[in-house]
Amino acid sequence: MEAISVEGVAKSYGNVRAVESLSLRVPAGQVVAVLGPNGAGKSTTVGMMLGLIEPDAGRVEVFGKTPAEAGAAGFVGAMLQNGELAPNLTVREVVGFVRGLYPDPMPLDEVLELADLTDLAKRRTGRLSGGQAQRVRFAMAIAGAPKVLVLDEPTAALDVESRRTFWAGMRAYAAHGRTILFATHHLEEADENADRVVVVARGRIVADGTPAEIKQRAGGRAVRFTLGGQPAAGLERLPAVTTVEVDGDVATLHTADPDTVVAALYGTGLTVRDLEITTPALEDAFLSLTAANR
Ligand SMILES: Nc1ncnc2c1ncn2[C@@H]1O[C@H](COP(=O)(O)OP(=O)(O)OP(=O)(O)O)[C@@H](O)[C@H]1O
Repeated sequence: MEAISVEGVAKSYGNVRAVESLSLRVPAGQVVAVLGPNGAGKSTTVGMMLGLIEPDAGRVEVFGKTPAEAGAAGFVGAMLQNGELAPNLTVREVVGFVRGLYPDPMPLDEVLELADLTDLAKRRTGRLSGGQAQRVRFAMAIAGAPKVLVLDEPTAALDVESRRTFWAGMRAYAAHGRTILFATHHLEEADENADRVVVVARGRIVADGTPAEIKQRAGGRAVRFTLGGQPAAGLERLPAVTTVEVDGDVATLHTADPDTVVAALYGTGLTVRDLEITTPALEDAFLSLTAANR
């Protein structure tokens, strides 16, 4: 069963085309990162999935229902970029209140535990740090035990330690077969926490695959070694080599097929020292994917 189905949605603000004919199907149980630079259209897409923004064209379904129906049925939990917390209520009261709105919520203590709020349960929300408040927003999003969780840049403004805690809670929630879609421009977060990465640029999907596939699609690999004074001439003619860079005494051969390159390299009679095969970081992959669609 498809958890989220987005078919050809588009949204413009005046003459700004925020989202252009975007389609995406998310099977139940998948954790999807929607990755893109600022202004790519991530928040607008998330808003349409939640029924908060009406698309100009196309349609969105969540477990076969409109976003509004799915929300009313308690299927969807959301964590948006902003969201006021009632400052005079305690963490337990706020999360308990939201929990009470859902037909079949999670036990309150379990919610607080997953969001790492057990020790802060009696604290008024007005007295929380930014990171702690963000954890309360996460608790509110999961309190109703929704089948689908939609998070818009959930770790914006969190420090490294708070991020780690947050993602541990998210993964624990996902482990029960729930569907999660989160928007981010943190590449490493997409890599570490998602089964699938959908790269969005200028309102369109420019790549869609596992983190490993995205990396591979964007630039292949590099075979690097130390020349030790030997000439680099002719390396560009080896099989499977696309380009060669020589920096000082280090040669870098770019390729989609490092095994063939390494075998050919040993056939040249060169002395190959400090051999290294590298995969581009997700960051490089992401930059080259979004730049290619400019
Ligand atoms: N309410 C609005 N009115 C006018 N333009 C808007 C509005 N909301 C978004 N936009 C524009 O639509 C485009 C997409 O914005 P959106 O917020 O969806 O991108 P995003 O990928 O979420 O960006 P960020 O990572 O900065 O949050 C941007 O050019 C933005 O300026």
